Amino acid sequence: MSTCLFCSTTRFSSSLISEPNCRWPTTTNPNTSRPVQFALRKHVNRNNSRGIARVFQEEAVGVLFPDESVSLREIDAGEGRDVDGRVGGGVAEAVEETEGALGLTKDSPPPGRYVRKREENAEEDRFESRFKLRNGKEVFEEKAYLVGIERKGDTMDTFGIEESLKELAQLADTAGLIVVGSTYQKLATPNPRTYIGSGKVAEIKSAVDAFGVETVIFDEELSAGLVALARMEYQLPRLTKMWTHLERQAGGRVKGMGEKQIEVDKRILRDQIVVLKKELETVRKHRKQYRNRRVSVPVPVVSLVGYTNAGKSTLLNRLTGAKVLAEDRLFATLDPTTRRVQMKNGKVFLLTDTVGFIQKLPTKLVAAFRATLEEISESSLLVHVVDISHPMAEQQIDAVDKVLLELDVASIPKLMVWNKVDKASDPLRIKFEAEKREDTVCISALSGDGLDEFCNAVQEKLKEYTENGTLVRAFVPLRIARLLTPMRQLCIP
Ligand SMILES: Nc1nc2c(ncn2[C@@H]2O[C@H](COP(=O)(O)OP(=O)(O)OP(=O)(O)O)[C@@H](O)[C@H]2O)c(=O)[nH]1
Ligand SMILES: [Mg+2]
Repeated sequence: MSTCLFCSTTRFSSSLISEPNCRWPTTTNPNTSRPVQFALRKHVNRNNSRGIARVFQEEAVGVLFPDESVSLREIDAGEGRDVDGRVGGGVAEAVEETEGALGLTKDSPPPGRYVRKREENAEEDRFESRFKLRNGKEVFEEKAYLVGIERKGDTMDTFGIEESLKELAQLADTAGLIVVGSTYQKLATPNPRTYIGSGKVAEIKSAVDAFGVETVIFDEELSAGLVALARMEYQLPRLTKMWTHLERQAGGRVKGMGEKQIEVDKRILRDQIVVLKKELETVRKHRKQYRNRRVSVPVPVVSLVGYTNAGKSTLLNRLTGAKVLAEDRLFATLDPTTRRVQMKNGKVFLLTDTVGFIQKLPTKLVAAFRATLEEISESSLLVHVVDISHPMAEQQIDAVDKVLLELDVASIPKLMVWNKVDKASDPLRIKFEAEKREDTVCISALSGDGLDEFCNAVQEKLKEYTENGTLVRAFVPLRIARLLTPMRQLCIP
């Protein structure tokens, strides 16, 4: 039996079907034998709403996914018409020739099936390969385009625009995005409607079209109104298009179905936000209960703070044998973790690893980090971990100090730790520099170099804390003398 592939859809005109992306022949020859009609399959991952949006976009340019498992039914040649009445039996000839060339017999399975199956599998593989693991979570890899903005005369921003964009690219990578390009603009005054100038908007639009960009990221905290406006302007026509087929399937009788679906989509988004907020609140409550329990056993708490990727988790792991995820990626840590550290002299303290800071930390994100921030504000000592090998180390220190200032934790003693000294171009000079400074220790969390000095410095600083606030005089009766050992462990003499 020869096979004819006939695209039948109520959604596309034949001009769409013959787009180069349509992967089957479209020449017509009505003299060939019976056509087979197949239904179109939406190639979607049901767990991924983005996937759905992507598919509908693709359909709009005529990328169709045949699926014989959905419907592969033989129909009469006369049936082979699309909605416009065109005969769609013509591709049989091309397929027949292929069969002849392959020497297939009447009973052989039609090669079209194999081709389609292979294409389907390849497409599925391509789609699946876009899911990447980030921080133990699977994220859908999207194409992103970055836009940097430098406000003329802005002296507050110590990071250069290119450095800032480089960091943004790392952040995008953490979020699972592939950066396909970037641009920047120096602005005297922002455009109230589009923020950047109209020429830049046009440039970004061309890049979006050329690279098939799915997400544009601004290296700025855009006002909520501006973002909402841009998103709605972008999504609304697409959302409407996405759902108009329902109206057509209903014979145009159900008016406004598209609009109803937009409402549904919005509600789903709102529900997702509510769920996320609840999860964050649970983390906060859990940490609070944990802190309350801790207060009843007053072990000093030392919090590791610092710029993202400075090596905080590596230090915690090194000192406590914990297995907190530490990797060369921004925001590897998202929840605070506390472990007990026993020093060589038997003294103990609790060490908390926190979420890293970053320049331009958006205020909304700060709210999401509340668990970390509350943890910091209730610490006995803050250890500021710095990646001293980083070319922007000084700017990163400033950025962290700025956040700490906002947190109003000036009264908590601080210890500065210059980490990754092994990676620095001149480690000896760095160590020499650190020695000259007060409250600064040089370490390599990776190799363990300087960790004894670090623990001694922590102990010294904790004395400061004890002297400042919680000096306790206690008379211990002989009958509970067994408590002296744990008390000595907890107290700084
Ligand atoms: N060479 C060298 N690399 C280090 C050192 N300490 C940490 N690193 C590396 O730096 C990268 C980041 O380390 P993390 O411990 O995840 O950094 P972090 O401060 O916890 O980062 P966030 O959780 O993202 O804030 C990892 O690849 C570590 O292996 C060090 O002393 N020397
Ligand atoms: Mg970390």
